Amino acid sequence: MSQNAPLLEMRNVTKDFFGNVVLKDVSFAIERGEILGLVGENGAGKTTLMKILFGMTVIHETGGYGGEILLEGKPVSYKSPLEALDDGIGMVHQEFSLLPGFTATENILLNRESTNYNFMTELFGDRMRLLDRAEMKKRAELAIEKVGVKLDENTPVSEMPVGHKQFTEIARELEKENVKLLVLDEPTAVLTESEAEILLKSMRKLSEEGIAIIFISHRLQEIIDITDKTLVLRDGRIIQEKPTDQTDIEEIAQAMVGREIQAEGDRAKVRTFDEPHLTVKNLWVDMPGETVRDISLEINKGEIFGIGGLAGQGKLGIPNGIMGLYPAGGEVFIDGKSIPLNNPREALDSSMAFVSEDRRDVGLLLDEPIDWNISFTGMQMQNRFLKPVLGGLFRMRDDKAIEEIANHYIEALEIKCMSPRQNAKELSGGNQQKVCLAKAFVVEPDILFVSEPTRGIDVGAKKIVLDTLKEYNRNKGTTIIIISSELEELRSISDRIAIVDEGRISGILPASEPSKAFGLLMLGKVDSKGDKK
Ligand SMILES: Nc1ncnc2c1ncn2[C@@H]1O[C@H](COP(=O)(O)OP(=O)(O)OP(=O)(O)O)[C@@H](O)[C@H]1O
Repeated sequence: MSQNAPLLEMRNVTKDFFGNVVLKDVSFAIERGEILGLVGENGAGKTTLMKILFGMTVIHETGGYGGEILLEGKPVSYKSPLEALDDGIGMVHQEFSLLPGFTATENILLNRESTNYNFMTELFGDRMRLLDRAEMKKRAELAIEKVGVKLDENTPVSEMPVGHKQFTEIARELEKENVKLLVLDEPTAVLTESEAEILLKSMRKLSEEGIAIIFISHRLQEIIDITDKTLVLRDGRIIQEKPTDQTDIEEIAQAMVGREIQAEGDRAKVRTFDEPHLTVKNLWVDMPGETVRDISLEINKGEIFGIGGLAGQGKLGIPNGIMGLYPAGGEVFIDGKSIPLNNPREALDSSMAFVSEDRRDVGLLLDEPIDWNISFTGMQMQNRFLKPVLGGLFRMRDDKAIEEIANHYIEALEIKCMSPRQNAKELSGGNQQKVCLAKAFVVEPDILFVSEPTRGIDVGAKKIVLDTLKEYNRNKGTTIIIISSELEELRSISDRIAIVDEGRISGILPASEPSKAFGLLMLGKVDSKGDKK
């Protein structure tokens, strides 16, 4: 170990997946206590670079990598993430790796539980040691405190809102002894702005304690606010490496996509509507971590209706309940006609579609190709992409039509892939999200629910997605209900926005109202008429 050497150095790292080169000659270093912002478009290679650092199986199974990694001046090449952990490198992945039935404490201390000595140990060895619950509780509390968040360590992960799962993952990494470097892959993508602020604060504290952090985020303001150095990857190459105080959002965004990006947030003109389309009365939904208690709403034909609120307050439960994915009660009407709840098929038959926030479990057939993912619901629900054979006696899959529709959306949404036949699981996170949107667009629903549509999507693609939704609404008259943690995103596209607080609507305002008015509603400080509670 050399004291003068950087904490971590990656030299000339190169990686290809079966001939498709995704990283070329990537070199950078990070010092103790430094926060490095790693940014790039969806599919630029950020996650792959981190997987190489960690020695993840997928890297070894796909032919390994080129280049060199040095930790404190010593060459390392981890065969598995466990070896990286032993060397004090922790990682919080984009997709959660918590055990749902276990509490926060159990997840944080998994495989590192405190045990008590007892006489059975003497006879039968270490396997007879008992868990020291009190000590475990103390350690978990301490780790949660380090993250700087209020979290009940006894709550099972399955009952937590998504933001709390994220905090639990981070606490788990911090509990490990000798953490020197923490890799956070889009940790704030699932958090609201105020929750993200808590996380950023604790990152600052960790860096002051000497822990280095590699921070991957598509929220460029966060990169500016928190990092010491910014590294921009484009198509697997480093395009820009600068101290963060010598760059700005525009320069980073341009370096990422290689062209000028228009400023975000050119607010849509707020329109008014008077034709009720979707009516929700006294809806309750039993979704873990997202309790919806009593929601009543009237959404108009052709409107873009935003739903916001802090994590766990119920905003995500609304579409999940209406679409029949979780037990629900109350009443839902489309054009005055009652729609049965707890029945996903009926929901789809009523011309509603849903792009879930949970793209891996609900949104995609991961082992199937892109074209099949995009066309499958249309084929199953609407007999599309089928052609008659034997004079109409049978219908067969129309592969040409499937390829055409897939190519159309690959182009329109700029889905980065090798071909429409590539499996969904091989796409980067943001590109998987775009496939989910394409899949919903194909069925041309009357009412489209989109939940966190730009989660994990880069700045350029974010604009494409929001513009596509807006255009779709304008051209087809589709009523769109968008649920998002990002208030500015809601304000840039919606006509009206409802804020959910403790499972109820705390107010509905035109999107043109100032952010502060929505902020107060989120905190439950005012009612819908603007009066203080
Ligand atoms: N197992 C795999 N097999 C084939 N190609 C892969 C595999 N994993 C990743 N890729 C490809 O490598 C490229 C880089 O993906 P990566 O996930 O590193 O991007 P990213 O920068 O992290 O994107 P995002 O911001 O969307 O998460 C993508 O083109 C992706 O399709």
